[in-house]
Amino acid sequence: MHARTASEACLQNSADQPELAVRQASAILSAPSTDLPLRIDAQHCLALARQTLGQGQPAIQAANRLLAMLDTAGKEDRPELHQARLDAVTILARTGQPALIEGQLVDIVLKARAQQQTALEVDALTRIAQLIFSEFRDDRSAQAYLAQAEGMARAAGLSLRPILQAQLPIALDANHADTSEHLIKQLRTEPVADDTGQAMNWRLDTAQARIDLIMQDPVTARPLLLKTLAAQRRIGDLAGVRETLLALGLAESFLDRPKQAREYDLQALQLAETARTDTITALHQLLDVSYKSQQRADIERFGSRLMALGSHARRQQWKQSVRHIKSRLGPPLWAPATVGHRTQLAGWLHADRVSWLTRISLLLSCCSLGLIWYQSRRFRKRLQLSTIDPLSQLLTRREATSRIDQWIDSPSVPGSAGTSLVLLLVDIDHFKRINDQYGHAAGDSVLTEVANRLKSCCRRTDVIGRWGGEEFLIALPATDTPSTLALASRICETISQKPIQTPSGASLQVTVSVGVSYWPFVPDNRAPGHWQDALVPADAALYAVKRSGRNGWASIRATPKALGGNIEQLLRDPVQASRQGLLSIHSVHALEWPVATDTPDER
Ligand SMILES: Nc1nc2c(ncn2[C@@H]2O[C@H](COP(=O)(O)OP(=O)(O)OP(=O)(O)O)[C@@H](O)[C@H]2O)c(=O)[nH]1
Repeated sequence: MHARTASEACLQNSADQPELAVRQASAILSAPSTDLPLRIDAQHCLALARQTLGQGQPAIQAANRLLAMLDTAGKEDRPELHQARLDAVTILARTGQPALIEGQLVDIVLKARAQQQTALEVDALTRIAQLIFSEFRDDRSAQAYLAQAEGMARAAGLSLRPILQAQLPIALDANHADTSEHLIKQLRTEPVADDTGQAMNWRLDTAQARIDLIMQDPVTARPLLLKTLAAQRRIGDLAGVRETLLALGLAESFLDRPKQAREYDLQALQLAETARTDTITALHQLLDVSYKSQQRADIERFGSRLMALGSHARRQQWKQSVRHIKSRLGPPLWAPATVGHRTQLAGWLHADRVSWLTRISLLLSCCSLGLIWYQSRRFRKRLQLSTIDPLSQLLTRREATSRIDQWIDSPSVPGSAGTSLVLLLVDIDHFKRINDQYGHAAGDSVLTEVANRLKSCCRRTDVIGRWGGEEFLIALPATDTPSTLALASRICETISQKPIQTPSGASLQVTVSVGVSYWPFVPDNRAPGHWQDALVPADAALYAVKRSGRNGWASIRATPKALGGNIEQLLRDPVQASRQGLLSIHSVHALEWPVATDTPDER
């Protein structure tokens, strides 16, 4: 076969017949007289095929070699070379190197933009979004870039398939059943190449079953998932197998079969590790079942790995990179629209057909818009005073309450709590002593810094309010237990790890205690009561941490067994209730609960 034809065939085979593609690529690469462009194509094919085969390390090596070859190729401007660079960088960025996305992928977007290669720009934006989500879980930025890519793809008449495919895991992860359903429907109608159609249909079946799980219906989901898993194993779709194993793990966990859940999750983790991609989800699920089955060794094993992945340093590194990406690409969503409109407007203004009258009325409209903007800014400032606490710059108690009420009332608002909520009460330890020893100004600066550090631990969608003097409330929309506990422990760590400097130069070691509770307090309770009822157990948990040495967290939730029981009664003797399997309590401390006659004032 002619060398060029061979390399083209090899690239085509990399998705559906990866083993054959590896053999073809190796043959081309080992032929002594092959020229550089053909070697690049073959190396490109090799990297993609190894990735499809889930061979993480060899795929990374191939991608590195490909990048080196592309650098040697220099300024050659063939579209295939851009595509090859894009694939190489995507494979490498999966190894958790935000700098690669920030540098190389953003460069490709900017270059594509300058050369008006819309397809390439859309492709690169989609991959940036996918990586930001899978490696850093910043769903907001990811969604914004996907929306931008979607707008461009629609305008240029390009296929929406890759963008919809990237949107689906984000919607599923956020438990948005309607959006996921809509995406699956769209994806089923989008045209697809015959050879990848089969794998795609099975993946959509897995997504469909995930929706059943969101709707708390593991009984329907399980058989569908088992059928899908068998099919995916048959056709060798390893990424699909990984997704389905994770969904099966969830289903088994919902069915209260932690052993089977652990088995599926472990298999998924193994595949994720070999492919060097997205181990976070598998670890989350494993930690969750470990908590359920109270396997201490597992909790430590998976918890510490998850902590390392979500460590403060790693989060900061990603946050900084996403900030750089945004500053180089312009804010997502609006960037292309603004640029497009600006050029259109400039052209329109220069056109001779625009009369002076039109220009003057345009000017007047701009002036009135400016006036409206100025007035609304003043109004916003006044409104801010009643919604933002001036010292901590967090929401006031009233505003935090009203935002959470809104979440509950309008579950369709993106990022809203809908039907479940996590509440964290955070209280500064021995704050009175700080005031007494260093003065109120020092106390105030501690409050401000603690508030800043709390903000750095949370997402923008979370509600953080100053609940009382030195007490803060954090509310998270529908969040699973492992992530919640990881957040509680991150908060304690972030506050205590660095002393706080006061204006007078004192350096204070400050700690906090955190009480965590959930609403509905009893899972699946169809009459969950008011969300503020869940503050009572959160306060009890906080109180227990204070009694047990402070600087730590405790979380408390009723189990489904407690449905219909008297919660107040349970909270009077949490130790007994937990022994009876009616309360589920997690903590870093060996908790000391008050005896029933104690009053909270002893704190
Ligand atoms: N500087 C300053 N102090 C405040 C503010 N609001 C409340 N406080 C003080 O916060 C202190 C709270 O003390 P306590 O409730 O006894 O609790 P604590 O000393 O933190 O002890 P534990 O919570 O048991 O660890 C009181 O001395 C209040 O005067 C504020 O805005 N600024």
